[in-house]
Amino acid sequence: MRALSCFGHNKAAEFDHQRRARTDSRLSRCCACRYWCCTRQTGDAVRYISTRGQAPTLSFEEAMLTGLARDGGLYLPESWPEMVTDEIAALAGQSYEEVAFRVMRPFIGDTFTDEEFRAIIDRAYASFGHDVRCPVIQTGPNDWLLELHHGPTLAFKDVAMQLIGQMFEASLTRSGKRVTIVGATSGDTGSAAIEAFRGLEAVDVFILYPHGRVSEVQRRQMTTPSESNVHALAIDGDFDDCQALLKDMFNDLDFRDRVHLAGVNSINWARVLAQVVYYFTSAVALGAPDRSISFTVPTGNFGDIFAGYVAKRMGLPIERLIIATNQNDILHRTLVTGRHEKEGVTPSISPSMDIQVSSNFERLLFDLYDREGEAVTQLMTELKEDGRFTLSQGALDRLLEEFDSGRVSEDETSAEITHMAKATGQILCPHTAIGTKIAREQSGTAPMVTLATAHAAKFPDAVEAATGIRPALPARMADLYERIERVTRLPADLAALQAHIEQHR
Ligand SMILES: Cc1ncc(COP(=O)(O)O)c(C=O)c1O
Ligand SMILES: N[C@@H](CCOP(=O)(O)O)C(=O)O
Repeated sequence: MRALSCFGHNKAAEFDHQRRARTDSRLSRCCACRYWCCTRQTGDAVRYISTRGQAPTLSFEEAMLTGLARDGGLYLPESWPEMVTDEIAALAGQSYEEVAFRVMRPFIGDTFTDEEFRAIIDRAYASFGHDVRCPVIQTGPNDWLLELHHGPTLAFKDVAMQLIGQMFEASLTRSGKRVTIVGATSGDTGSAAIEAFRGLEAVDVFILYPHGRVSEVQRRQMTTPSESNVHALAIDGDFDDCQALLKDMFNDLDFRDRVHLAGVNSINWARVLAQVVYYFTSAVALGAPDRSISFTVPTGNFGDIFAGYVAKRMGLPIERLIIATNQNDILHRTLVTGRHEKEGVTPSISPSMDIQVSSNFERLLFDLYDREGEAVTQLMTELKEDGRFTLSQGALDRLLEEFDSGRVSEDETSAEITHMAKATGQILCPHTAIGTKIAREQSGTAPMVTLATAHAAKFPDAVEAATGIRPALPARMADLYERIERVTRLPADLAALQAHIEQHR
């Protein structure tokens, strides 16, 4: 790793780095561009700052255990560690675990020794059902699928959640602390969190999911674990309601401190960090850093694609990052119009992406607005109060430099599952199919990798309707439909939810 470069590297003609340099002693001229930027040196521990600029700066361990910042913002590194070309080239041929260690090490500071961190990574991925953990499969002359569903709950969330489970356990065992994890899910985060934390002594885990709006497999994955520290809560509302309740709980500082609240949604920086790794493994497998790679990412809460943006900031040659949405298309509309405007959430056959308030978009806004917490606070207040905000022309230009986007309707999703089954023999989940359709429509010269975010067997009804094939669950889950379900139904009401959590933790 070399001295860190600025977050606006080569991009930020509108940025006022010189003004910042007068007030921040860590800023001086960047070694690689003409702007003023952070010049923290190799070996310094990365510190974490809030997107709203008013919360304390934290270490990696503190940020991981804290979840949402106390000013309502999201934590992210004060600057992006950079990997030089030789370091990226040296990842070729390494195991997933080794790449994970090298990519994530600069972010974790002294939270774990190298030995501890390696052991944590090894334990996290031992449960994966594929030797290379996240394999890349060719589906066309220039088209690839990055399979992220070989973890225990068959969705990409396992990649980060298995690691976080191990990191929480190591940290809590060391400190002797106990935490209450509360998570909001549109289906996959919840099952992955429950799988990662079930039976852990130092943790109670409460998962809020929208009643009637997740697939039956997703629901059963959350409601059938019998461990007493697992609490599945069916909320009368949509995913946005669940996520808003979660953020309200974090913003109630008395409650938060009383129950030792922790979060494992992509609110938690560690979640995003763990997802950066597979951009490196897949890009290097396809020839990076000697050539650039493009990625299409089925997107809901903007965590997975933000991880791609981080990989790019770290130096991975990514040509294009394409946001793929279903009919709940707030992100696609934002790129087209410059207006970020909520509409109601419409249930779809890709339920995990039925989201209109994309939490991690706030992390991107922070960079788009020159890391000014005040500007982000203003936009997020507008979103909460008026349901919309409009990007400045400069922010929109930068957004369009970094991302492309597309939207896929319900009928098109179904037709794409059918098409991919016939053309390639791949039976895709609806979320992945949204990605492959947009990838095909927007492909350019660079190899195009679509993130395969879940296994088709999690969404058997949609897949059977499109292909006539009902994808089977793996043998270890074959009795899922016979297991006893345990769930509490609650209104989307903060007081009722807090009372329930206080009583059952
Ligand atoms: C299967 C699947 N695909 C895609 C997504 C979108 O990922 P993100 O929320 O990180 O944008 C999710 C969850 O959000 C998911 O569960
Ligand atoms: N699609 C997600 C929604 C929550 O996203 P997260 O990345 O913030 O945990 C889900 O499946 O729950």
